[in-house]
Amino acid sequence: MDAAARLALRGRPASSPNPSVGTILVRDGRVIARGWTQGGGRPHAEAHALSNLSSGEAAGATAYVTLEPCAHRSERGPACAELLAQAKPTGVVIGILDPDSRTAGQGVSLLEDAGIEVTVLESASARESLAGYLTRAERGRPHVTLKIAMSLDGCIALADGTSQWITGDEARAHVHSRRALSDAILVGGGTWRADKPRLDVRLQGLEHRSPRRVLLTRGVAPDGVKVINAPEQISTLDGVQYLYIEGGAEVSASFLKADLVDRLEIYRAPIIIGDGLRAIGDLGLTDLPAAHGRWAIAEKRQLGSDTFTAYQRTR
Ligand SMILES: NC(=O)c1ccc[n+]([C@@H]2O[C@H](COP(=O)([O-])OP(=O)(O)OC[C@H]3O[C@@H](n4cnc5c(N)ncnc54)[C@H](OP(=O)(O)O)[C@@H]3O)[C@@H](O)[C@H]2O)c1
Ligand SMILES: [Zn+2]
Repeated sequence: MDAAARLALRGRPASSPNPSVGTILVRDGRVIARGWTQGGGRPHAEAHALSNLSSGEAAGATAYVTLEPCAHRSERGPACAELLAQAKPTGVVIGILDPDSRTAGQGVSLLEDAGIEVTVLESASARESLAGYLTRAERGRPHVTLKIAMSLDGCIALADGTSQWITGDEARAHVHSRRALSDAILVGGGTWRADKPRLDVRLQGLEHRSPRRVLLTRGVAPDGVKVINAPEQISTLDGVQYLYIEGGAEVSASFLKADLVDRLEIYRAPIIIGDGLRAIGDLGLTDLPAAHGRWAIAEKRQLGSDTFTAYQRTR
């Protein structure tokens, strides 16, 4: 299931607004087919995987699917539960059930009615790979990652606002790869005016993956940029499952205060700034114990001389 969840990453964010799902079929200990949700959301992962097999080839196999196979036919394609029922693998192992009412449990029933053994894992890796889809379904808004590039002493700029560059080439390339996995990038009016950021993906071959740009401001929209006037308005960003926030300090504080951050991605450079711009503006925190236990480390790596640490919200 972990491998299927990693495979699902290939469909992100091109599958949007559909969830990016991964499927692996295994028979006699060997992978016989793999699939993931294709651009625009079709074909679905299961259909993609089965299209690599000839008729009857799935018999005796086990299909691992990160999300419950869909039970609803559409003009754009058949229901995956029906496709699997026809292909007749011995078993289907499901990462998580689909909260979409058109499937919710009905995908499982369709498979069981066809005599297929179904196992639902409630897998953490499947859940994580579907974070954007699930946050939309469960919280009615995109999944939010807040990225901060800071000095060892927690500053994102000099006192005069200079912030280019805090981190090195590897870390900045990593940021571009994270942008390429997002549907939209957001910055605040302060950063927009100070840095005139391009907010695009400048990695060879991935230029077309530049996400939509969103500005948080109490003012008006510059050309070609979507504006929201309050953090809560992210729920109105149609088709956005993954939102990537790139600061600055006031915007970070605004989203944290509104409890709208699901993942923190911190790049820390081995430099000391001293009296600079603190990474995060005032949060009005008075209860120190309450600040504990809210973030758990999800990922850690070295990028050149910088470190990258990702934290997941715990509640
Ligand atoms: N190292 C890094 O990772 C990094 C990343 C980004 C920026 N920076 C640096 O950070 C500095 C800018 O940070 P900053 O704190 O001054 O500005 P900022 O956070 O980028 O923007 C502040 C502005 O965002 C808007 N805003 C914030 N909260 C809002 C809310 N709740 N509702 C509506 N609008 C809201 C307002 O825009 P309006 O004024 O337009 O109404 C506000 O003035 C720059 O020096 C930049 O270079 C560093
Ligand atoms: Zn499907």
